Amino acid sequence: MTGLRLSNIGKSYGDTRVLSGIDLDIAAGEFVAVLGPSGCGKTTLLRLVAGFDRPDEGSIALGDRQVAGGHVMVPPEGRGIGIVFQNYALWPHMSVAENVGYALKVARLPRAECEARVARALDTVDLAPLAGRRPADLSGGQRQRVALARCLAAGSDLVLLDEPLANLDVHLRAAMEEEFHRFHRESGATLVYITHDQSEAMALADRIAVMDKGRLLQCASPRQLYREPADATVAGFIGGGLVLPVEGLRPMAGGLAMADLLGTRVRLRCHAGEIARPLAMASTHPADIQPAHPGEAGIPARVIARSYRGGSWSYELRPETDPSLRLPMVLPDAAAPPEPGARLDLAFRDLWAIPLPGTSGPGAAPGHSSSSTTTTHPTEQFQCA
Ligand SMILES: Nc1ncnc2c1ncn2[C@@H]1O[C@H](COP(=O)(O)OP(=O)(O)OP(=O)(O)O)[C@@H](O)[C@H]1O
Repeated sequence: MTGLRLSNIGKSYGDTRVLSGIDLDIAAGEFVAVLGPSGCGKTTLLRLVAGFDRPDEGSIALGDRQVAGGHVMVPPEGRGIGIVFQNYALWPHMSVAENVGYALKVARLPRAECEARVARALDTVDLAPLAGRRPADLSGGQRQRVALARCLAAGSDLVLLDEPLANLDVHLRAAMEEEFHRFHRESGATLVYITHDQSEAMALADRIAVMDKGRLLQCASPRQLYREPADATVAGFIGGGLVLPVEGLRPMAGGLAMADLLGTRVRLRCHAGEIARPLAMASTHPADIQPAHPGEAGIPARVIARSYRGGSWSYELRPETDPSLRLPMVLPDAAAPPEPGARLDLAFRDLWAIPLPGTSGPGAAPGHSSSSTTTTHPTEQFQCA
């Protein structure tokens, strides 16, 4: 199996800087999603890894073999990488089996070996009964599986997937997520999955590399991105996160800190190297905001609006100490939910002190930096399909 290492990758098109200082290590057999908004450089990164383009700076290694950087530039056909495109790129005049075996035939492998590899690949993606069909007679999901089988048959143990579900309808997308899990489990291949759909990345990947404006902001497990974002951009992007200013951050033992949030003393989680500072940013999520228990100190707020979401109520709240701010809250279904205009004391059940740039904990991209200090919802920047 082959891992992938990108070291300090930079790329410009003319005067446009598209990628800067990308460092990313993907272990053999890992499933990594590259996630970011349109235009952040995901496809450019994939093109550099595939060998369709060369980096201006840095190097790329597959396993222990350098394939790009300096004077080295191994062409795509010499990299042994499988690629699954959005549009499947299947030959319409060939059967499923012929499509899957085409590269093997061109490589002049003995016929018996070609047939055995094609049969094995079709078995893995559960398409053996459809081996004789033409692509036109397949569903979108089945075509996608033919494209996966083609990578398997070619023996690619690193497969790049470029928004492979973008052309499928919502129901099929959910079913295909399970197919990708199965493909990963059964092939053992290293998968790099490009997407701008956060829920897809969360559902599929071992780790997600979050990109923005040509930079890698953080590469970590879905849960770590959600619970311990490395900066305000990641915090606002993942899971509809909120980024709020806190004052007087003071780390204590056990990965915890104290600070003032909207005039109330609160407890936060923080990374091991956190330092005392007068101002900091904290991240939280709507599900972590709840009415305080009786007797518990809370942040006073008014209900501005509420809507029933089927099984839960969604609220918009205005803290009394900062009337310009709006806080979302989600509460379970209740017969007598708080009305607009009602006053509540709020408790934040989970808060994370966003680390200072360059000091974040494990999983942070080396050289990572951010100057974002937004206090509102930066989520709108990242519209999912
Ligand atoms: N050949 C090129 N010449 C000039 N600019 C380019 C070229 N290819 C890409 N770009 C620019 O580089 C930036 C990154 O593009 P890229 O296609 O890598 O982004 P992306 O994250 O894959 O976007 P999307 O999700 O919309 O496909 C964009 O601003 C794009 O306009």
